[in-house]
Amino acid sequence: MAHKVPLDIVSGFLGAGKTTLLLKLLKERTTNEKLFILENEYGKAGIDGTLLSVSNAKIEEIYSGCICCSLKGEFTNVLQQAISEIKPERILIEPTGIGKLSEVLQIVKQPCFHDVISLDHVITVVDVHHAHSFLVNFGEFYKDQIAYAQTIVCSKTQDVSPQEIEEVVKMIRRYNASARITTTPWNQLSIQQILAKDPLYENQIASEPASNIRKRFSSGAKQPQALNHVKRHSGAETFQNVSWKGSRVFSVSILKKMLDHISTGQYGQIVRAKGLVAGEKSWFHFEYVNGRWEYKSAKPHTIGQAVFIGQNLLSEQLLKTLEGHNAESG
Ligand SMILES: Nc1nc2c(ncn2[C@@H]2O[C@H](COP(=O)(O)OP(=O)(O)OP(=O)(O)O)[C@@H](O)[C@H]2O)c(=O)[nH]1
Repeated sequence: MAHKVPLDIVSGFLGAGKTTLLLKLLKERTTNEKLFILENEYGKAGIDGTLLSVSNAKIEEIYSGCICCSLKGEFTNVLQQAISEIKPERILIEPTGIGKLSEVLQIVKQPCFHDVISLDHVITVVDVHHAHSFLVNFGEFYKDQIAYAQTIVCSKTQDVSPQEIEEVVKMIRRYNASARITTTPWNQLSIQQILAKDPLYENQIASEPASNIRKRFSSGAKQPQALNHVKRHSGAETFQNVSWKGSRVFSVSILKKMLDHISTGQYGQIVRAKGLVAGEKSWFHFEYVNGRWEYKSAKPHTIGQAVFIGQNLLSEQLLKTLEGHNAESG
């Protein structure tokens, strides 16, 4: 029988640290396996693919929707095509932050992939800064991503107290009793340590047939009470996105002002934003997650792009600011 291609899924809510984990994986990998990376962006801008492109892997991006719902067919086609044409030795999938891990698992467990793919790592990254707020506000997606993971990697644990981390671990355990959980800051661990499989944690997601994954939802037999209330609508019904492309040059103060205004809700409830924009001296890469933001210089790109995801977005106002057409945007 032909060799099956191992496939890893790196899931996690908006801004959890999926791309950062993938970058660590690419930087520290010790094999020369030919990789195929499938990036799924909910907005129209392929920012993560641009960031990952430093590596020598083939990267494909599917944007403007979620591979677990509206883009299910496209996801299946891209995967099939990559397997037959690129012949990768490993596949890495980063679903959007608002994707349901259970749905992604269902797709890769379709009969057409039985003889060609073997599920290797099913990872969910959990950002300890926002775990409780995301659980309360976006529980439907959040609990699903936790419940179906084999390995849960907590991110951003550097500046959080051990008590707070313990609370997050307790919360994770309510929805997933058997995943291996890592809470050590990533810079103290190698990617091999983060992804090591531990026989102590017997989460069977990889070998479980797709039909069981649906059953888990409908019967609720193996899952905690809260998961029985999962509704079947997609992230696209809950979240909106605004994407921007342009050549505007941002000064540091304008960029900071915009990020501050996002934090105070001036453009609606933005949960996640990221962008690569031209600056006066160098380009900027900015990241915003639920009130916390940072920016750093980036290498020049042909065009600036940014994406904003959230609820009740004031798109027109936001786009005007990005273009510099608002009095307050300089
Ligand atoms: N301090 C710290 N920051 C982190 C860590 N992991 C990720 N970040 C930061 O969190 C922000 C979001 O990280 P990403 O890796 O882009 O998150 P993502 O899950 O890919 O986000 P989406 O694009 O929404 O899917 C970036 O500013 C990262 O630098 C971590 O372990 N520690």
